[in-house]
Amino acid sequence: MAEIFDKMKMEFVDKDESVQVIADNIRDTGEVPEKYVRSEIKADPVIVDVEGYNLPVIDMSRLLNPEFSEEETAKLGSACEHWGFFQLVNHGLDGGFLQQIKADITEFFSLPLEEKLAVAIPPNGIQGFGHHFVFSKEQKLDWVDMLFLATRPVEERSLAFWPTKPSTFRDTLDKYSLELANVSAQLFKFMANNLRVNQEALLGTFKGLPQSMRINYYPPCSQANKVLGLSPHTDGVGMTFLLQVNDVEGLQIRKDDKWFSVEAIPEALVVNIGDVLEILTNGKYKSIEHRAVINPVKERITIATFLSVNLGCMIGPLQGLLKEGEARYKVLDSVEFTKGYFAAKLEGRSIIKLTNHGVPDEVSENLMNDIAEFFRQPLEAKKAYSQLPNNIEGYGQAFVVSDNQKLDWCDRFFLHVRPVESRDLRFWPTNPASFRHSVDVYSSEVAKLSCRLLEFMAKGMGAELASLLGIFEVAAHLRGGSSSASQEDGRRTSLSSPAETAAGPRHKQVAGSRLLGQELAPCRLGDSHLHSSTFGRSQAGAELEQS
Ligand SMILES: O=C(O)CCC(=O)C(=O)O
Ligand SMILES: [Fe+2]
Repeated sequence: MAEIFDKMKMEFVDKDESVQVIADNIRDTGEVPEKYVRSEIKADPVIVDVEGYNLPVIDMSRLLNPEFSEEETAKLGSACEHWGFFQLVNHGLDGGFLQQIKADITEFFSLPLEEKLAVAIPPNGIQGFGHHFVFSKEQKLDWVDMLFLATRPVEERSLAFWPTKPSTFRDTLDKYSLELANVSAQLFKFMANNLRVNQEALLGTFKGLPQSMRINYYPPCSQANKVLGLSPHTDGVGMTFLLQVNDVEGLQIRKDDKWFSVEAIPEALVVNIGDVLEILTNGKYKSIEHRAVINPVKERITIATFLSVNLGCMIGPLQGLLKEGEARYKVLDSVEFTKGYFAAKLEGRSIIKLTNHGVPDEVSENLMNDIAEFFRQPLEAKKAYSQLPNNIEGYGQAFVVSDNQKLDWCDRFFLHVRPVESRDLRFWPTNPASFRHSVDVYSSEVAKLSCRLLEFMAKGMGAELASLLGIFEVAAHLRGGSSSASQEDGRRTSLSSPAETAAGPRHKQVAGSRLLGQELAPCRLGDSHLHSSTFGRSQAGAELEQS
């Protein structure tokens, strides 16, 4: 494991800055430095203790007991498929020993900063104590101090980064590392049984059980709702074991587009599937996005133990699992894979924030104003555009298919906007008077933008532009062709190249102007695509014609 890090030269900025020290300094004022303030967290809904949202609990003693093993293995498989996370209990780690490791780690973080800096991350290094994953002064930072160590194979440890204070630290960590290697080897066997693949095939990728640990210290913050302990990310490894050192909760996982808080069960290990296992299982097991939030008054400490791939191994879907469908992931060399993961640092998954995208502010603002005005009208006026039976378009509660269903706290308005021929004007409000025009203009701007983005994506993936456009039938959409395929239909296709999203990541800020600065021919659009616009030629249409 250490070897792989040596191959990755990485320079972190401000790596000696300690969040713990900042937290102490701002205790009275509560003024969080701007680079730690995260505006995005407010917008994210969180589920806490809602019925039906219980992280599965897997009992290792039942897995090992022939009488219950089959049943518990099925439960394990289901947890890996549907949650990507589970709580592991009766894992065999002795309660007294867990107390010891928790005490040692807590003691290390309570040392004065100078003493912790004895094991600081060196220039160009990745192991040690400090601020990890900081690549630029402009970057938003996580509210956490970390100690990162390669722990297995044993002969590759860099002991220089292993604290000697408290004096028991090294021995305790060594023992913990061995215990978890054993637990992971056992779990792999049960996973292989569940997947019906050869155990050797699965274990081969993790030969020698390469392992590293990230010990996270999250200081309390009175402005806890403004900071994030750990940005949304997936783990670029096989599997992760999280031990919550104190009973302060903070781990959240993304489920059904909401953040779900994970309970801190004393002595349980929270296990999650990493990107590598998702790829090996061809997507059957899920690597789920997660993040850590901060407690306003209490510190939180966790040890994440990562089980990584064996160096020199290729990462791709296991042959035994390809019978049912095609490979959904590319095969990658493990060094390239890990490099890609670290280089992309801890960022959210699959979401790209596009700035400088070229959609004029005025166009978005007009649309938002018109929509707000529409919703402000009395119910009777809005009902003139209500959904009709068996029709998804119009105003109303969307996606209600049964009387017993839990409902979203939201009224919706759904319209087919492209191809232009698919528009059903019965559902297009005439009040406010500019509504239809605003939707039309915005829709053509977004169509133009999607077309350009697909070009860049095709280039990035080395895919044929025509085949990519074909999947989304972009040409038809933009020309106003007769296809009824909607963009939603094409959303999940194998061309999304999950291997790349898994290895790399996630939630990047991309400036549209940067993309456009590359040498790519502008999107070729049909001549007459907006001539047939229901509302006559829009301004955007005129612009498109010139391109
Ligand atoms: O500390 C936590 O709750 C999460 C840690 C984690 O996700 C990680 O270290 O990768
Ligand atoms: Fe993680």
